[in-house]
Amino acid sequence: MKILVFGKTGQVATELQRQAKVVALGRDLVDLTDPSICAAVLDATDADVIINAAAYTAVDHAESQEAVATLINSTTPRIMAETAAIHKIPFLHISTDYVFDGSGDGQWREEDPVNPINVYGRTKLRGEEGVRAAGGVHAILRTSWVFSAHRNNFVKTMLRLSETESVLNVVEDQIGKPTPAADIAATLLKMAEALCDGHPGGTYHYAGKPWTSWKAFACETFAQAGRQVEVKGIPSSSYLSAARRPLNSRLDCSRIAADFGIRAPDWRAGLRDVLTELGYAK
Ligand SMILES: NC(=O)C1=CN([C@@H]2O[C@H](COP(=O)(O)OP(=O)(O)OC[C@H]3O[C@@H](n4cnc5c(N)ncnc54)[C@H](OP(=O)(O)O)[C@@H]3O)[C@@H](O)[C@H]2O)C=CC1
Ligand SMILES: Cc1cn([C@H]2C[C@H](O)[C@@H](COP(=O)(O)OP(=O)(O)O[C@H]3O[C@@H](C)C(=O)[C@@H](O)[C@H]3O)O2)c(=O)[nH]c1=O
Ligand SMILES: [Mg+2]
Repeated sequence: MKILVFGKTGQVATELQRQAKVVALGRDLVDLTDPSICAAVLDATDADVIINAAAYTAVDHAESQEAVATLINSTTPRIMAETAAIHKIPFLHISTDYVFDGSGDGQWREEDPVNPINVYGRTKLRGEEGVRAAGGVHAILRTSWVFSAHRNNFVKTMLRLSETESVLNVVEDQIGKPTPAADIAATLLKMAEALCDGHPGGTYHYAGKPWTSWKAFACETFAQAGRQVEVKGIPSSSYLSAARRPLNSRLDCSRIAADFGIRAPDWRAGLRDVLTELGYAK
């Protein structure tokens, strides 16, 4: 199975390259703000399956950069999916818990009503819609709170802040499911194989267990890393940021278990691996 990946340096793209022989296209070769380049690449490829692991992921910056976030997260994935459909190549795309508004106290199922509350979430939702409308064989994997030893993520931010601060204020009223990038990559590779073997695809939720809050995620990070930091829980209203974030973004992951036999990973085990890789092993 020849796999072509858009994205090279990102968290998920890095893990895909570690786990499989893939051709990964970085920004130097393919700038996602130019959808026509992506179409040209797909016109020329001999790949059996395409995975789009690149996106505009800076949630706060997106609020003031809607045009570029729209190109990268909405327009380009649609063009990729349309071109893949023309060539009958299965297309896998990654989306986010931030397509939901975070209301209520249930876990979000794939068919639940979407209602993003920030620009990033809106651009990712448009991307999903474009991929579905393209009409080809595709899978959309919605995940959440991704972390790894690479790039920017909450775990690395907490560790960095703990170098200089002894007390950290972290929001306690937003709950969700941290997900190791390595597990997302493994899941995408399984799904890619299934799609190549005739699975019809669709939209699936995949995130770690158990659900937690950002505050408790920070506490577990420091406990595992052996760092002495006081973490104070604060309400979202006390944390000033450009973008609003959903309060309850827990994804229900039963569909992917039923259809693919893929179980939610325990993110605390993934965290141990990431901390080991970062040199924090206890
Ligand atoms: N991070 C998270 O918490 C979550 C992420 N997701 C989704 O998962 C997917 C993977 O995310 P993740 O691995 O965390 O992403 P990262 O933020 O780690 O990496 C983003 C990737 O996109 C690339 N990229 C951004 N802009 C461009 C551009 N104009 N041209 C070419 N490449 C570009 C980056 O390249 P470069 O290094 O050159 O900037 C980088 O490789 C995305 O679809 C994201 O929306 C879903 C839920 C949670
Ligand atoms: C740094 C910091 C953050 N926070 C809060 C802000 C926010 O509510 C939460 C997490 O911060 P982040 O900046 O990592 O959050 P954010 O970038 O919004 O993370 C999201 O990224 C996108 C790409 C997704 O798709 C989502 O699933 C989710 O992972 O922690 C604190 O309360 N204290 C702090 O010191
Ligand atoms: Mg972020």
